[in-house]
Amino acid sequence: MSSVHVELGERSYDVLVAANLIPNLGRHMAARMDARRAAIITDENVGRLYLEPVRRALSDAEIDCVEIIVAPGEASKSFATLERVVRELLAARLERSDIVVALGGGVVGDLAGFAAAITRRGMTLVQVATSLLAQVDSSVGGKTGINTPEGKNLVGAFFQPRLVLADTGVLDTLPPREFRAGYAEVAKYGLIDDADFFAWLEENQPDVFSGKDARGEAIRRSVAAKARVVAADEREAGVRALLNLGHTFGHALEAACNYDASRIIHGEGVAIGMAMAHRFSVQQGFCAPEAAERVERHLAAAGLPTHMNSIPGSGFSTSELMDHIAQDKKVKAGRLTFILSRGIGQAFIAEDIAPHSVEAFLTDELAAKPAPAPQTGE
Ligand SMILES: NC(=O)c1ccc[n+]([C@@H]2O[C@H](COP(=O)([O-])OP(=O)(O)OC[C@H]3O[C@@H](n4cnc5c(N)ncnc54)[C@H](O)[C@@H]3O)[C@@H](O)[C@H]2O)c1
Ligand SMILES: O=C(O)C(=O)C[C@@H](O)[C@H](O)[C@H](O)COP(=O)(O)O
Ligand SMILES: [Zn+2]
Repeated sequence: MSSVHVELGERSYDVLVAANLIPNLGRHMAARMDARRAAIITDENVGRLYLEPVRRALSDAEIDCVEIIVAPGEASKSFATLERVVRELLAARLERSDIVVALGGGVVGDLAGFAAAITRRGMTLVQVATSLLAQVDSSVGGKTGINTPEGKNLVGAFFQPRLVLADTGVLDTLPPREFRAGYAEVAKYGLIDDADFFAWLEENQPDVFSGKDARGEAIRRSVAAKARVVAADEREAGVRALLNLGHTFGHALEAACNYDASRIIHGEGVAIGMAMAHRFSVQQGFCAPEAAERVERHLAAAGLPTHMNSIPGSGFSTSELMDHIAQDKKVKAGRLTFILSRGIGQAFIAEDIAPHSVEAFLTDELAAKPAPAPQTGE
């Protein structure tokens, strides 16, 4: 088992990464916190597969538990589902020191994490990440929240978990499309500041997908990268914004698609957004075209989309995308901030990007001939 430490002073915690960790969940919890009662929050898909083993693991450690099950998908990151979850935590008389176990992908992690942050002004949170995306990104770092019609993750809190478990064995049941989407966030770490990792991914991507040792290594390196950035800048006052590479465009596309999973899911938005951020960097004179082409080639080889025109039913307008971009949380004094790139592994924070240059770029991209549809296998 490997363990990555997230160093945040009194809010420090470990991220455990290995196959077959779930049977020992209760023991790992009991070793780190006063664990008497817990609420397992999960979605219907993950619950069907892993609720029973998690329940057994908690019972082995003499932790009583209740369960709260939500519908799978982005729509559960809503005020309505949040209210339901919080009310169920209260109805079950869970106390502030009791534990919320977020069992699932990023949707469950963000929703349950936010419920834990606000219920009784902060319960204890354990993330049991079951999607690739959750294992390499969303379960680590304490961003929690929900979406609103105005945009993605616009209501939330920074609230760190006390323990994160990434049981890599559960990825065997993850649908391929979800695995590909999670891979976009893995590639992101290479593109931000680790050209060697990106080159390693170019070499090893087939093995990461087929579940060989390279998969575990990709997950560990990703978690270590995220832990380093979060430890340096917990509340995104500076360098943490780099983790948003691809997200300004990606979130706008998710919102413009009304979070409809038949059109786009988060990791696909990030893939398109990262490819766009590199093309925009070329247009702005920061980046060589060869680097942007290399990014597109790698994402496409992983079966990910790289152009918004390949989103089913695309037909976006520049103005609707600009409206969503204006809601981005990196906007400061009304000015747009983008994460751009000078080359592979050389992302940087570009403040005060002129809106007209973004508009012109979006208009060009929308006029481009539709890209081939991405791989859509379930
Ligand atoms: N908080 C953060 O730092 C952070 C980081 C990245 C993304 N996010 C958020 O995470 C969300 C996306 O997360 P996601 O990609 O995990 O999506 P998700 O939570 O919707 O999970 C993807 C799908 O896979 C299913 N699933 C999950 N694990 C499974 C398993 N082991 N076996 C079978 N099915 C499984 C789920 O039921 C769901 O249908 C977005 O809302 C995004 O905004 C947050
Ligand atoms: O942890 C971070 O910081 C990230 O930006 C990670 C992103 O992958 C993630 O999608 C995050 O939820 C986006 O944050 P937001 O602040 O742009 O909503
Ligand atoms: Zn993301």
